[in-house]
Amino acid sequence: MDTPLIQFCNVSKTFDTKTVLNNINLSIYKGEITTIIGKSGEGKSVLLKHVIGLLKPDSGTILFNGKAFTKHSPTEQLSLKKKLSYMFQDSALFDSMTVYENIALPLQEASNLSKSEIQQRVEMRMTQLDIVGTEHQYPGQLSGGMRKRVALARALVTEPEIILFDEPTTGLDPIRKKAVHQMIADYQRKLGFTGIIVSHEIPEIFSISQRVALLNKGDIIFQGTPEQLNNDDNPVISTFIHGHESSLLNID
Ligand SMILES: Nc1ncnc2c1ncn2[C@@H]1O[C@H](COP(=O)(O)OP(=O)(O)OP(=O)(O)O)[C@@H](O)[C@H]1O
Repeated sequence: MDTPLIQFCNVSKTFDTKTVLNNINLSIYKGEITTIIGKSGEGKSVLLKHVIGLLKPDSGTILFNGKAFTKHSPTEQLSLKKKLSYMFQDSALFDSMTVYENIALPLQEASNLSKSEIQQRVEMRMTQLDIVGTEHQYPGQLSGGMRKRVALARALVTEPEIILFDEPTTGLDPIRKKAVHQMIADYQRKLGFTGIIVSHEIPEIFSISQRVALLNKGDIIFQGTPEQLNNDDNPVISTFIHGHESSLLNID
């Protein structure tokens, strides 16, 4: 197999006395969507934050194209940073900026596009995410689901090569959930970006994931395709997967 685009090698992270990541190894391959699943509070967001450098491991290394980030030349580091985009769980929009300004910001900061080209790109994303009409509103005036879609539009607007999504559909209604999954899958087919998605949407998220990793008690206890996950006979895995399915059935 190719060298992973991103690779966690024996990464550990402890907060006070709580070990969240315990010597984990995880490979993310170029052009694939890898979904991280696991119970609440297991450390999925902590794992994503290590990819973007918001958190540093206590021990272990995270490799990009086979090399630790700091071992890349300054030009390579800058280029890697430019390729990466992320959408936080709480959306992290700027409250003092309008929806339009929030979505346009990454393009204004990182591209040489003209004002009208930026407008065109922003409008396209707003249409795809069904938020046209909110341009002049502020995040505080929107529902949680709408804020989520604004954050998604902002994460996609630069057409990045690596995108991290922390629970992109939590809080959305079922129709919009499906639409967001569909949009991520369509966009990935079109541009072939590498995605890491943290999600509780089991089993729906599997239809747009090439690989799945299950984080359990500080360890990645499974990584492989959704089919391999379904066929795995580890009782911890099947209890987790089927527990999710039955809780979905209860909700419906
Ligand atoms: N900066 C931090 N300082 C101290 N503890 C932290 C910090 N960030 C995360 N934690 C702790 O690490 C653990 C894992 O948190 P994390 O948000 O990664 O879980 P998660 O798997 O993403 O959960 P959920 O599915 O509910 O979003 C939690 O106990 C959390 O309180």
